[in-house]
Amino acid sequence: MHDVVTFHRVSKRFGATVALDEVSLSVPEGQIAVLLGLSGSGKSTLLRHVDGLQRASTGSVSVLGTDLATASGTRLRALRRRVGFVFQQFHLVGGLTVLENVCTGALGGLRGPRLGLFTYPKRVRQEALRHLDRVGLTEQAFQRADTLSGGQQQRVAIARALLQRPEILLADEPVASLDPESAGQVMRLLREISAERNLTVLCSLHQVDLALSWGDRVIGLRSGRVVLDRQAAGLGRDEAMAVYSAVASVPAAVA
Ligand SMILES: Nc1ncnc2c1ncn2[C@@H]1O[C@H](COP(=O)(O)OP(=O)(O)OP(=O)(O)O)[C@@H](O)[C@H]1O
Repeated sequence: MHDVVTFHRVSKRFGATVALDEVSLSVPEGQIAVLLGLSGSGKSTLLRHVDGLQRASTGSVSVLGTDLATASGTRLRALRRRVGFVFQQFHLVGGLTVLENVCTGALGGLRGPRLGLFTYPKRVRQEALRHLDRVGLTEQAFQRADTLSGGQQQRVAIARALLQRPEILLADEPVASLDPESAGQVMRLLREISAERNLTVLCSLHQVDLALSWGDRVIGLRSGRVVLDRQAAGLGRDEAMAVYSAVASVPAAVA
């Protein structure tokens, strides 16, 4: 398995704030890497460096073979089409149908604006329906997106991201606004989709139990630093608590 994301001594400063501090890590193809950390630890900043939404102050980021520091605007746009993003707040258009929301995932590869479902090519609509089926929402396809529950809306957002045919999926606290049951369903879905497509997933979370249950690997961040980086499988309760301590309070100790 080759690495699809590599950070080498990446630091990011916003004025006096150090959001990322000498972060080095590599993520191999197909892995689910969970970024675990408290609010403000740098999780979102790290994710935004993967698709070039933010640029490192120092250090280098390479994604799918592209060095982001030297990539042209065209190259960066092409790269972004290969990287999907889902967010805590789903970012659906509430007044549009579920199916139309999914279709918007194809916009990066189409020319011109699309107003209305039937302005999308048939192949796009068919593919969108297949992804809706995969996330278990076929019956809701023609419902307004804002009539769905939070968990359902996040599944729509995942279907929309899949329409991009991403090689990497970034998920920024995808379950933070969901109840525990819906959170588990969304994390299970991400895991299944990753396995089916060999899709690499970088997912930020606050919850240790979800990180251990659904991640292949847990990367703990505190004050922009990687304070823990290890496989999730086989971690016992005591070790799980150590994971939590590492990101929450105890002085830095890289496992
Ligand atoms: N655009 C920005 N301008 C100034 N400071 C920023 C900016 N983006 C992030 N920061 C700061 O960088 C630090 C890391 O923020 P980041 O959003 O990456 O943390 P996080 O772990 O994702 O937090 P949360 O869990 O609350 O989303 C914080 O101190 C934040 O205030």
